[in-house]
Amino acid sequence: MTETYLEFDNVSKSFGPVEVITPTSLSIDRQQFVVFLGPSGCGKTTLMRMVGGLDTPSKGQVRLSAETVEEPDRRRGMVFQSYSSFPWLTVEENIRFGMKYRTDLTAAEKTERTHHYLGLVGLEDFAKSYPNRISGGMRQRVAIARTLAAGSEVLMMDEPFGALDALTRERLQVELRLIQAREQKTIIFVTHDVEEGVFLADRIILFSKRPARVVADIDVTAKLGTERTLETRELPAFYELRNHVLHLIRNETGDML
Ligand SMILES: Nc1ncnc2c1ncn2[C@@H]1O[C@H](COP(=O)(O)OP(=O)(O)OP(=O)(O)O)[C@@H](O)[C@H]1O
Repeated sequence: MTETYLEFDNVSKSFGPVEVITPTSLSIDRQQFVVFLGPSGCGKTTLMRMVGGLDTPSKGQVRLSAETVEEPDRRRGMVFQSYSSFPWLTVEENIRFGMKYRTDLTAAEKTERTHHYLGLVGLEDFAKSYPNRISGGMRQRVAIARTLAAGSEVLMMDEPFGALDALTRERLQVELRLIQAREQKTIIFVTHDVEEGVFLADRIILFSKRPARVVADIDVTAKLGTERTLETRELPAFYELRNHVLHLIRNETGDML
């Protein structure tokens, strides 16, 4: 039996009188790439923030490895759409900053990890550059590397590629799948982009409009396998899945994304 790694147990959320999430239960396996899709304002980010310990459920519990999530912790890291690098630090220093509070690592280990993650995201040649001197795609690579360097087991990504041009976005999607496989991370990724969701996901959770409830839980890996390349988008199975999800959105979510 596979262990339930990340669990939403009857989680609901209201902000004052506004119900944002109806009681929701979900189990997410370790190293699964899960995409949250749903209409704007339905509560996807709120659910993700609960995993980060940045929001608390009104009722129910979020558990990671059977422990209730109560506050932020370096095992759960967020990557946002807006570029969150520190402009006064170089690329290398930004990545190292992710380990600032890690007392379990020596300075030499931090240096080694910084180089490892610089290499992983392909930024060795830009180690000494400042964020305003590199492209948007590179800045998102820095954010990913910093979150990984911090030691996050779960990455929560809130439309991280939303501001990038189409080609950069496609390349980063391929890289993110490779990084996930190599680093064996669990990822929760919020997007409005159906093709991006299908391309990246092992599993898509589709939510209704607010108050959010799960309207579909789609096993993407069963149709596309785990390896995703630039050619994946040309597969008939990719089109079928994309159309299936678009159809569900039109008919089930009661809204446009
Ligand atoms: N701290 C808060 N106080 C009050 N209302 C909030 C708060 N945070 C979120 N909301 C409301 O909860 C609802 C869900 O927000 P959330 O950001 O989770 O949606 P979302 O599905 O991620 O939306 P989008 O896709 O547009 O980013 C929205 O109507 C939002 O205004």
